[in-house]
Amino acid sequence: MRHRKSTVSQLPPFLVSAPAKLIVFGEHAVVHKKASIAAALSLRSYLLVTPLPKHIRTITLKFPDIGIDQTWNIDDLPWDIFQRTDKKQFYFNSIQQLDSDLEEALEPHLFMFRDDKTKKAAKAFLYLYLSLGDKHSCGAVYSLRSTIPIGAGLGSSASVSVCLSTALQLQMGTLATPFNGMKPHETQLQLKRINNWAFVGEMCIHNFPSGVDNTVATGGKAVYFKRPNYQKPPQVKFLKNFPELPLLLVNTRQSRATSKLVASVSKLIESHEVIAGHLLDAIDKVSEEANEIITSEDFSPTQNNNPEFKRLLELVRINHGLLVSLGVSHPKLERIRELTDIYDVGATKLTGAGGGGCSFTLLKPNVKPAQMEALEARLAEEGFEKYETTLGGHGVGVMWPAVRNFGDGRGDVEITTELHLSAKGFGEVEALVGSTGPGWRYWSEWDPDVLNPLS
Ligand SMILES: Nc1ncnc2c1ncn2[C@@H]1O[C@H](COP(=O)(O)OP(=O)(O)O)[C@@H](O)[C@H]1O
Ligand SMILES: C[C@@](O)(CCOP(=O)(O)O)CC(=O)O
Repeated sequence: MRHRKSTVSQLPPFLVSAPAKLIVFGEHAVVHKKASIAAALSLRSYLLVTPLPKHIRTITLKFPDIGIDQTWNIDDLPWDIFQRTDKKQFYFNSIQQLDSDLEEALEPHLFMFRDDKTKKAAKAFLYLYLSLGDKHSCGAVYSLRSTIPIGAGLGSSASVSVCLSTALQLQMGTLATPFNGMKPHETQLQLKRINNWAFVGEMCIHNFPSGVDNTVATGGKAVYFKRPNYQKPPQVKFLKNFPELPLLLVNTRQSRATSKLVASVSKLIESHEVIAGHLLDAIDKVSEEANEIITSEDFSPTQNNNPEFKRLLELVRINHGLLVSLGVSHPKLERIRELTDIYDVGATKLTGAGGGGCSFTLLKPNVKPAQMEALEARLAEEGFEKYETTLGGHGVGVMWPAVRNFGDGRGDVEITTELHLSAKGFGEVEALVGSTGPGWRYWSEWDPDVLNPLS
């Protein structure tokens, strides 16, 4: 009897999305067990998963932002070692370090990638695909569009890692899409599993991440985050009443890689142990005090002459100075800081790994529109890019199936790989799949009252 090939996809195409983040206080120090505060941004990545008919045994990664268009035969992947009983990891495991044997087994499947950017993104995908799936996993096309600048300190890698972790766990059936009436405990457990595997993706891209970026990209809104012991889960407080801080976010357009800057700080700590230790302790104190201010009941970021807000401005300035001492600023970041001082709009610090990337300015309440306009014109003139974004939004979300009604008479439109890839620029990506439109469901925020999802 002839075997009839199935042409039916197991799952419908679906989309997942996760936000960028802004580290308000504590970058770098957080890698070295100190406190940090970070919030989700409204810039996001969108990963479309298009499952293939059962007889097509390939997976394809289309990451046009960094030029990846790569297909692998599922049956050629190193399943044997990933499935070996002494190596096998499960979706419910929380992994604190990559397995070097598994990393080595992936090498022959990554030879086509000539630079770190593409190789690490593809490695994160394969490491998660082989860990979470099995050799009978179905074929699919994974296409990614993002409105987050890459390598600019806004956590693009964490956002991608959260998308990969979520998409693969949904595909493997170990996560349910959020629904009305999902028990809070179940929601938190699912967020925890998404976050655990996103951390694995981050380790593939960053080498030594603290975990703050993926934690914010998973649960959204804002967190206080500290990891005093890498063998244990981090301390995370979810800042439910995080205020809408008035800020200016500016990109130097100077690209850099987080992994290199994190390594440079570790080197400085090795050669100036005591002094660098004091710098990190000082950053810890800054984050702790900022946390107290931000979470205090009478804090107001818009009230003129609010003494607590004045103190917060000073903490931003101090934190930047300490990061300069750690050697992670850049002349372009210093130029933005200088201009924001000249125009007297507030306090500026670098955000993320530094070495380029973005700065943010906490704006004083009494800044006049004309003052801002003059500054913004000057920044644009000097080649800097300003982002319109808001703080404290949603974490990871899903659109299942990837079908949208645009209200333009076309009825339900399926988001195909071709459509997803054809969107030009951030504006078209947002218009096509943006999280402000209909169809998205979120696992909601971390909820410390239900359980500490990271414990
Ligand atoms: N849109 C994207 N498509 C594919 N890979 C991405 C994308 N955004 C980020 N990445 C991955 O994350 C890396 C950037 O991470 P990193 O240097 O930590 O900067 P960031 O501060 O933006 O997180 C890229 O080199 C790439 O491997
Ligand atoms: C420098 C660091 O504190 C933040 C890095 O942020 P980003 O990758 O530059 O977005 C590293 C980390 O926390 O893993």
